[in-house]
Amino acid sequence: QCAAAAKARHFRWEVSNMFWSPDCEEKVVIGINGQFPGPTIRAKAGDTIVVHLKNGLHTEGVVIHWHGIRQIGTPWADGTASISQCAINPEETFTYRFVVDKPGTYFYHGHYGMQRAAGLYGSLIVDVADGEEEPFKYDGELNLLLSDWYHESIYTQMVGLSSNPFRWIGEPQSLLINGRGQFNCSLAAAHTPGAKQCAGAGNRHCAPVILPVLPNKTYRLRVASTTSLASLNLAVGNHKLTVVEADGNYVEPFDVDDIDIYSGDSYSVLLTTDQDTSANYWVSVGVRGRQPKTAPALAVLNYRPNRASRLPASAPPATPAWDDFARSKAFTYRILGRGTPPPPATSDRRIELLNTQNRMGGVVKWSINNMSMVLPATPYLGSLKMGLRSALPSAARPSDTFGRGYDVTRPPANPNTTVGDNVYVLAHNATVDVVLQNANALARNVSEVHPWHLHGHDFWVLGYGDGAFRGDAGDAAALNLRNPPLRNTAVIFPYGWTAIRFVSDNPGVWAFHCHIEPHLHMGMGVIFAEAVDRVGELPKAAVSCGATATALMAGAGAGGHV
Ligand SMILES: O=C1O[C@H]([C@@H](O)CO)C(O)=C1O
Repeated sequence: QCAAAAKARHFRWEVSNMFWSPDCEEKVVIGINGQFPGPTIRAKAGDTIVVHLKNGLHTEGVVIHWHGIRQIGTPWADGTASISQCAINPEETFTYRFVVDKPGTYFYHGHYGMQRAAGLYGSLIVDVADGEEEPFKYDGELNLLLSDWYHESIYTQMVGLSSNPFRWIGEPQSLLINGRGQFNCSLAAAHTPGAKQCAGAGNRHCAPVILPVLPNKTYRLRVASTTSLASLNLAVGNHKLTVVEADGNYVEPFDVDDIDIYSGDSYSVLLTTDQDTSANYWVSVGVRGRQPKTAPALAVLNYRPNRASRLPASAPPATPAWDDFARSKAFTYRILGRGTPPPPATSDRRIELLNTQNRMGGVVKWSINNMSMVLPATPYLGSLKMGLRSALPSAARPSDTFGRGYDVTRPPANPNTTVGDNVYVLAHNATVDVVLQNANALARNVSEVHPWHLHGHDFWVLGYGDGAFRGDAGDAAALNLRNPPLRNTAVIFPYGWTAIRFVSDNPGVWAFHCHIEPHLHMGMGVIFAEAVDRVGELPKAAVSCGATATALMAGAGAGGHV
């Protein structure tokens, strides 16, 4: 009966550059159908989403990744340029067709160059199938898609990242809630020394986000972060939050005053409007994990029938200290699975990935086991499926481990790196553990937060620890196999490690990378090539570039694994 109710939802989208003022300063953003952020997709679990995506950018390619959707059986629809498909050329249309199999809070975003940071993103919300129920109750819903915003174009940013001397992009100029922020003024100037009050009303792009609620109801806040760089913290003045969902999976509910949210994460939190009904309240989103040089983003929780323009009298909730990592860890460690299947008790393979900041020809890179990822002209899914080995950037397979003696507390002794394809070949239906090991960056006493996102899978987060992972004798024995959360993004804390487990049951070629946009651009990722011989016939449009195009013209089929 549920299967019968599932339906196909069709969308016609055109991506284009447009003038926009996300934080009141006019810049160019990448929008969809004239909107920024792009349109929200709303569907029911089991539905098929069909997006006919036309590239209306004048001179560059585009793709869209459906973040958190596993693409079971449709790896060519994952929307990763150079990995799962050829970028869509200007004026061309590519059709994404995939099933949203699991209810939850998701989003979509560009995955070509740094187009996500240029504003190519939107929400994707999947409701439970007809006849199913969520394991918690609520009266209404509010959706918050969080991002950060830079005044320099992504082209300037990318040139800086690949220049010698290196020019870092710095911290964002503003934080955006549903694509809206305020630069150089504050909605809460009375509580912000030196700030001038923003003109609040009107229909400007940067008008404040108003979240209308009725007293004494429970709301589900869906919160997702697609920031380029910033780790965030969200709080609602006077209100407690109950965390119930993370990355499209239910979690054991717990109450907090605020939540941390890293790029690539999504959460649902329940909020009950049980406060003084004569007031409105601030929703405040501030920076964590890096020096906060960006003012918090504010929105107004508007208790109806109060006027939306009545700004809360009190100060916005303060963001916790950016470097209070003990507090960040305490929040993250509380997230545990609820009703999700437990992981297999043992694993078949452990891949230990050390991330270091390195140098190559004077340019700063991020490397994994001393290899910095580069993306080839021919997307991996096509070249691996069609057996075109010469199209791979490197013949060398990366290592499953790094030297146990590596000192994670110091800058790398030898910071030189090489570029490689970082392709890990995974057997079908293997249980794979990955230990992400953080370390010191190039500068002394610096180790940064990195949220890692896996395509094609959810994974269990088995544990976190400080310092170097101690392997079978120590840390491996103490992992949580009982109720770990299922997620698609997991943070590694400075100088720490994070262990995840997944089953390679989804043939395809999947990116696994730091979700910080400039870090990915600097090579911070790997590729999992999973049982590629079991992938079905590739749509021609996904492989009509590079060596796969040449092979197709010579008469090869897109389905044959050589
Ligand atoms: O990748 C990065 O480079 C800079 C800094 O480490 C070097 O300038 C920074 O803050 C990053 O996150």
